[in-house]
Amino acid sequence: MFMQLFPGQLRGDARRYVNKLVSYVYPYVEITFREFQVDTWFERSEAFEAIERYLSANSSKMAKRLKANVVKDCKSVVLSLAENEEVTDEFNGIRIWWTSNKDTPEQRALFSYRGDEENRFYRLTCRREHRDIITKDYVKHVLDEGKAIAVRTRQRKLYTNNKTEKWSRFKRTMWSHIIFEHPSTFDTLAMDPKKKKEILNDLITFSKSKDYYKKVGKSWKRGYLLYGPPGTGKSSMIAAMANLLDYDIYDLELASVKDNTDLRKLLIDTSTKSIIVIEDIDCSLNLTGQRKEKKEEGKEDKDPIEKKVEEEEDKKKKGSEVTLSGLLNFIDGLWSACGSERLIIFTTNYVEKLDPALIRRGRMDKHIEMSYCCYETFKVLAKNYLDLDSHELFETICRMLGETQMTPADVAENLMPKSDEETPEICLNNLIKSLEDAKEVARLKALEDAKIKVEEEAGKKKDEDGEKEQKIDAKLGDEEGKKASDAKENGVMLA
Ligand SMILES: Nc1ncnc2c1ncn2[C@@H]1O[C@H](COP(=O)(O)OP(=O)(O)OP(=O)(O)O)[C@@H](O)[C@H]1O
Ligand SMILES: [Mg+2]
Repeated sequence: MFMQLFPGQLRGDARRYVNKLVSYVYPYVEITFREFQVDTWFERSEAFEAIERYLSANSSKMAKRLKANVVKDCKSVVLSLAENEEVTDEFNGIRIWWTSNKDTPEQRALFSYRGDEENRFYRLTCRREHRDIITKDYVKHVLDEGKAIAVRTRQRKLYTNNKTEKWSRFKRTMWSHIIFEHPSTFDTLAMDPKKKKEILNDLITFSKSKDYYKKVGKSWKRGYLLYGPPGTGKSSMIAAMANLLDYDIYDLELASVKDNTDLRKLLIDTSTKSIIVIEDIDCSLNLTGQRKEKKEEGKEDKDPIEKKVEEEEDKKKKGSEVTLSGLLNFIDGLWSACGSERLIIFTTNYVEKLDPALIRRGRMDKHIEMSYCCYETFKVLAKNYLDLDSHELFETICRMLGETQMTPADVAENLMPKSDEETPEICLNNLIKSLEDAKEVARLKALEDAKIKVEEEAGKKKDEDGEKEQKIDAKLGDEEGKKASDAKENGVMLA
């Protein structure tokens, strides 16, 4: 009716006067808390989240229409108000009304930069005379309570980024998540106890150093580089770190990120108290590509097969245009300072392949080598898998581990009983047998390598000798030629 009565620009004026008139007689005050605010349109409003939790916990019993938000193992349901639902609350004898709603398309265009994306809000209504107490005390009470509930009911999540093309225009679906339930802890992680203690201390100190980071002017984040052969516990360590500090994990698949801008958006959309992981960073992208190209300029005589393989690889990686500089900025550029209490972890099997800029201190502050199983590592695995602190076979195993390289993953597999009949002793013997086999394989390989080397060297020597002989022949030929021509000249002279 309003629209029909006041067409065009008159509508704005009319609305203003009607609002004024209503405010004289309307005895209530309304406060709106939007999910996304105009000035922080990337970030979900913390107040909105806190209110959502507060209302779910306190007032959802009264509401008739609810939304089920999270269902964990089909056991527990977290409820929140459905759209247009109203509930009441009481504070120091004052009655407060809460409604839940979302912007209409018309309002969205006016109030949000987020275009078509839905912007929900909670609206608080109270009587005008209670305005002060509500804005000062009640709102604070709701926000504090909401945050406390979040801490109590927090379920850690494991996120992965969606392919950029699949980001919906209507919903924020940059990251998908599941509940994080990895059982790895620092107790079950097998590694040198001294090294483990050092990492533990580093992590705990980091998590308590909010003020220190502020004092030294650094954003509150820390980079870890985990490197070592496959199966040495890099992923297990990340899970143990998340379990220790109670952080979420964002497992970032770089190949699915279109370009540097999207990488930045993903970063902004991560929460605090989180670990951002890029696994196998050396395979994720051709991050050293730009520098290599420079070095190889003018090198035209490349093997054609090698060239083709490289082209194929490049084609595969073309899905993403993220560059090394984009990634460096992601780690410690200006944008990386938004949000805090974050660990950034890279894992790789080939640390030497990485660009030095990527892993310099300040970006990757701590470099942790995960290596083959040593005796200390074995002892932790024996305790975990067989509940053994000592055994007469330990000595043999200790000696053999010194002679052979075996990953903790392989040792663990050998220690695991495969049936009820397998006693700890049988498992230890299995391990000794595997170690013997591995030693024999390594010996044969070393022999083979040595043989190849000798053959190569012999071939090289043969080539060199051949070249030498050719040179001598050529020299002799030259000298004889010269002698002949000298003799000829002499003959001519004598004649
Ligand atoms: N140090 C370790 N402590 C305890 N368990 C380990 C350790 N290393 C490996 N394992 C066992 O081996 C399995 C593989 O380990 P994990 O996935 O952590 O290796 P990784 O280093 O991440 O390997 P990749 O480089 O292939 O990703 C795990 O399930 C774990 O049970
Ligand atoms: Mg791994």
